[in-house]
Amino acid sequence: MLNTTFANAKFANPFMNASGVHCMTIEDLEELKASQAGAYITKSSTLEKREGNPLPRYVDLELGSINSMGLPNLGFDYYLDYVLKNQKENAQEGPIFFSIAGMSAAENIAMLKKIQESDFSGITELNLSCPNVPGKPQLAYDFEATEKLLKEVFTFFTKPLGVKLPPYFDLVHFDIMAEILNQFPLTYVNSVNSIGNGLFIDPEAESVVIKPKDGFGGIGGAYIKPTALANVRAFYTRLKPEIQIIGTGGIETGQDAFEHLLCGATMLQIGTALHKEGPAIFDRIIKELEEIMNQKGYQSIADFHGKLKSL
Ligand SMILES: O=C(O)c1[nH]c(=O)[nH]c(=O)c1I
Repeated sequence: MLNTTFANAKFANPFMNASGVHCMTIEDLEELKASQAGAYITKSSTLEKREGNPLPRYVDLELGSINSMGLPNLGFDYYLDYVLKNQKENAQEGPIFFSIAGMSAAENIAMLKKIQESDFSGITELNLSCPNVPGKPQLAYDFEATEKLLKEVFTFFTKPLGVKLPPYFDLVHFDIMAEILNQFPLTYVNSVNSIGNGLFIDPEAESVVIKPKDGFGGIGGAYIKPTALANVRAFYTRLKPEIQIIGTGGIETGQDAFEHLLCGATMLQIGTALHKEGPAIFDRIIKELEEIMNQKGYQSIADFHGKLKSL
């Protein structure tokens, strides 16, 4: 009922983790593999291992989350070794997603060259939207730099590649980004990353709640669903059909998932709610989405995918 075709591969369902949540270590990744998730993705890696920002750097909130992790990860080779071992041992499983987030265009190119030359046959997610490395602006908010990087990437990279984008808030920005992205043989666009540099305050302590960046951090969860849905819909209606959409942002229930699918998402990534509930969330959300589809008389996701009505 939830069978999903994405990047010319078959998945039992559209659900997966959002990069950064429950995917830092092999233990985390193995738990996701053992869960009901249809797919899973690694923590965005840099070439070298990184400690990330000082703690506390992640807080769950009533309506979502705030984080300024600072790109902590165990280094590119750790994740490449894992995905290569995994794809050898579990050939029958669907492809795994490998996320990278270089600290510079050169570092992104270096990692993508290693992936291109490796035996990795899964899907690569180029994260252009990490908001939490002090002094490093989000690449995807620089349209020229984004176009320049993608032009260089596609002079050598031939494996399935998607880009993880930050939220945009201006229709002209959707137009500009879509025009850039439509030039390239991208497999997908993943919208959205956290809304960068929000601020959550504890009025009792009269203080911020995370240590890095004077308390400024990426906002996720229910807070960002309207923005996430808008970005999914904006790119779905602007991108060439060969570029699929992954919907990320505010997915906590089957209804949230249904809304993202209606807007045009094909795969669905869960971050904040997965952090709060753990991998068991996939069992619950699959049942909730199936229940909604039964109530509406839909046999498959194709029956309503992208069919959001205007008034
Ligand atoms: O701070 C992080 O590690 C982080 N945090 C986010 O909210 N999104 C990202 O892409 C990343 I790379």
